[in-house]
Amino acid sequence: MPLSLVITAGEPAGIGPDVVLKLAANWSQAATRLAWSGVQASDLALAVIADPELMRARAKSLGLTVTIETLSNPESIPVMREGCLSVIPVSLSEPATAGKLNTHNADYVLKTLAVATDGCLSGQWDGMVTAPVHKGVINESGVPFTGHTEFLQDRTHTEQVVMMLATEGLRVALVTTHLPLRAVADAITPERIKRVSSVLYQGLQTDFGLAQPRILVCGLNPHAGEDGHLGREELDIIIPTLTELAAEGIAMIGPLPADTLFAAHHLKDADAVLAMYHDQGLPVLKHAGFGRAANITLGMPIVRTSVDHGTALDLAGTGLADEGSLWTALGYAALMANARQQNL
Ligand SMILES: NC(=O)C1=CN([C@@H]2O[C@H](COP(=O)(O)OP(=O)(O)OC[C@H]3O[C@@H](n4cnc5c(N)ncnc54)[C@H](O)[C@@H]3O)[C@@H](O)[C@H]2O)C=CC1
Ligand SMILES: NCC(=O)COP(=O)(O)O
Repeated sequence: MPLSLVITAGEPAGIGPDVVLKLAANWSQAATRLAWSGVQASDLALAVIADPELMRARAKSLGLTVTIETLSNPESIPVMREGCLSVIPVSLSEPATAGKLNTHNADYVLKTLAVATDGCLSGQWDGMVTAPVHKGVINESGVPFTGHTEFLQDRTHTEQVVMMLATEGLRVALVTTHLPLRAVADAITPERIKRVSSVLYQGLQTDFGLAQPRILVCGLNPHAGEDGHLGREELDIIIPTLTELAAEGIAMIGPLPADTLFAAHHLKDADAVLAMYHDQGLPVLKHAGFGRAANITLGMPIVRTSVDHGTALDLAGTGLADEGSLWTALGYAALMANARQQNL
């Protein structure tokens, strides 16, 4: 049985439709691009959840020859073929213009996510890959939205999910995700560190086959607090929590000063880094692998991966958007879905 994966095309004014179309147009590269995942390209059934007319119009403006086939039965997604894209249809509220956000299409974006999530939860599909959404325009439409990660946590009724980005040689997971910096310190609680660490540890075991993952933990403050002289979170919260976790069999290394933790000699034997907040960990990851990285949500009953980039409104419809990260996200989704099937 092929693995069946769905891609949500994301914000219709952004580069999501573009990178999905480029992936379909360049599917002849799939064997090479996906070899590292251990899944054969010929074993992948793939469909995009999007408005078929949007995909046709964007293919035309990009000059790509991709046949858009609307699926009448989304239960059975065909194996992917070059130049052909199966679409599970969701209608836009209003026609989309590349580069121009429209609050009226926010409900369309959310519907594509809901269809993908529910289809994976019901076992119809083996995993979902998300193209970027624009958080601002969804909020402006009147729907509070901080990101896919939080949306998926709610929709799958999961107590704790973990955002982890991965590229070749580096995985970075986050204790806090889309929070204003001012709120971060208050969110670094023993309970949150414990929940996130357990999900990360188990996710690396079950989805990535690492029996005893070696995880490096960043401090929150400069120099990991400098013995309490530059902040007390390390002494009062992080160290006691890591000690408790170690007693429960989740041994992690840290807290280490984040500025030197990412030096090569620390990273060479590490399976993952746990950063305390978004802009502590992700700039390093994106510096190392932007365009070849993926965003993975750990801890859910379903497989979900995503691209490492945003909506890049400046590039939508121009043909300049690179689809490299979508290949990586697809590879990770295939790898994880395959691992879960093997573990059944
Ligand atoms: N997975 C998701 O849904 C994500 C969504 N976003 C959202 O995207 C919106 C825009 O975010 P920004 O911070 O501007 O980040 P961005 O990733 O959209 O753009 C940053 C820079 O990278 C370039 N870029 C991005 N993707 C590219 C690609 N595939 N090929 C070539 N160049 C590329 C852009 O042109 C821009 O110069 C925000 O609303 C943000 O929340 C951001 C990251 C991930
Ligand atoms: N920086 C990661 C990002 O913004 C994507 O988050 P999410 O939408 O996958 O939760």
